[in-house]
Amino acid sequence: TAWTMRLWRPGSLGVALGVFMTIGFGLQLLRGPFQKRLPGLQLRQSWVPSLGPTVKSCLPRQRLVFLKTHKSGSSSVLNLLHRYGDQQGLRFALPTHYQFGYPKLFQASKVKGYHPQSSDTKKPFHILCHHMRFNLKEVLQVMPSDSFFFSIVRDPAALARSAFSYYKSASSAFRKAPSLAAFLSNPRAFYSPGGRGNHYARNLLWFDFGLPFPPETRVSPHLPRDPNPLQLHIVPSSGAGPGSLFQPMTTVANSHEQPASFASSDFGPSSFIQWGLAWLDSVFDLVMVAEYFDESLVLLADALCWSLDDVVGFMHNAQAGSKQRLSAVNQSTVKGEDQQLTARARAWNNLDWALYTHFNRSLWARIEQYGQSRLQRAVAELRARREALAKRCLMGGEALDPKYITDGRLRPFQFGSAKVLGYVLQNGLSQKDREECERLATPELQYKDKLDAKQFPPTVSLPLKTSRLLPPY
Ligand SMILES: Nc1ncnc2c1ncn2[C@@H]1O[C@H](COP(=O)(O)OS(=O)(=O)O)[C@@H](OP(=O)(O)O)[C@H]1O
Repeated sequence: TAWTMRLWRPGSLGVALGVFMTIGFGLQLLRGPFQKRLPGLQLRQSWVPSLGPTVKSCLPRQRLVFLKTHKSGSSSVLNLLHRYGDQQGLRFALPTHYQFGYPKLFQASKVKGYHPQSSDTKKPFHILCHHMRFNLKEVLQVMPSDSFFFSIVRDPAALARSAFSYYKSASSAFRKAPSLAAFLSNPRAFYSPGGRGNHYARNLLWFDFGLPFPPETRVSPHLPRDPNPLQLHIVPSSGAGPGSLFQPMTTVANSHEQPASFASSDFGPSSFIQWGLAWLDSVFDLVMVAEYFDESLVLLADALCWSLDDVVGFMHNAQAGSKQRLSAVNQSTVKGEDQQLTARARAWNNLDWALYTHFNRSLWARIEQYGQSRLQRAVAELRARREALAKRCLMGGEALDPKYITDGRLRPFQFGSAKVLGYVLQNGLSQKDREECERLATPELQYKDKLDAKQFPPTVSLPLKTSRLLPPY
């Protein structure tokens, strides 16, 4: 079963290693990041859905590793982690600036206040969640091995649209291309592996998960003659009739078991990809899917033994105009051009497509286990709470153009070719509401600074003269 795949058995390790090494990655494997998660134990805690809302038989998990992948909805997850940790007084493993030496692999030494600790119980941090390129061996220097590991993925086509706009100037490949359509129609004309910032331009999820890349083989960036085998059917969460929300992913050509266009023809043994995915399965407890964000949040709350309120939040880091693009991608009547771009983006980002379909499938398997109608009820409840919060907290009830955001604490960092939306708080809030609403609306960089200041309060040494003037209490 899928659950037995989660066991990291020495036998399967041997087979996987054999395949891996024959295609030239033995050295990378031995170099470090591909350790198993629980040295000695070998068995990752299997996930068992809780019994129901009335039975509280678990303790909230508070040791968390969130791999914050790029352009995948991860800032919205970060906000809820920031809020939870802030309110519970948990310690974050923070970067000195805003990322852990990205795009280099994560190093424990980049964590502020890190001191080598041999025992798990002495590790001083609860939450590690800022941008990094995942590197398990080093993560385990900072976080206990029984931490809850999770991440989020997004359809590579939506991710490519988002990344192209955001990293237009940061990636040399994107910078040269006049449009995403032009880029994807002939990526080789713009892209060179290893070019400046080009990890943003191809298989960004695979890169962020810290997986090695196969040797450069010929990968057709062109659309397969029939784009349908690459067409992922994501059932939109509304308007498609009762029950449709819960249909697991399938493909038009019913080829979901083997997306043959990337695996076997381009890389030789599909075991390379399968090995990477099996390894991720053995490390990550949950991988959320941006297209099913609310369903993922419900599963997250359940897995962490958190309340629904702990995972309710607003969408962060949306670029202006992306909503329209997103709904177009999900409609079955998308224009031919969009459909072609979607298929090309998925073909170009072939490793991410494999990653995405894999974790989309796992998510639906978990939803099945959790119970579809139970999940549907929880998702409806979550959305109702979010709406109520938006009404109470937000001017206009939704994300706004940054030109309206004059409060520097709430204005999101502006980067890329589109505006990054943010929030303005309602006037006249009570102090308690204001504090809660501010936490929900605070962008990731400002929240990180706030947590940093809390964890590392500036040491004030008052000059003697001034202190004499202070009152005696
Ligand atoms: N809840 C939810 N569901 C679906 N999609 C969401 C969600 N929250 C954020 N987003 C979209 O994710 C994009 C931003 O991703 P990140 O926050 O990971 O970006 S970043 O790497 O931290 O800059 C950004 O995509 P684009 O707007 O297409 O650029 C957001 O709109």
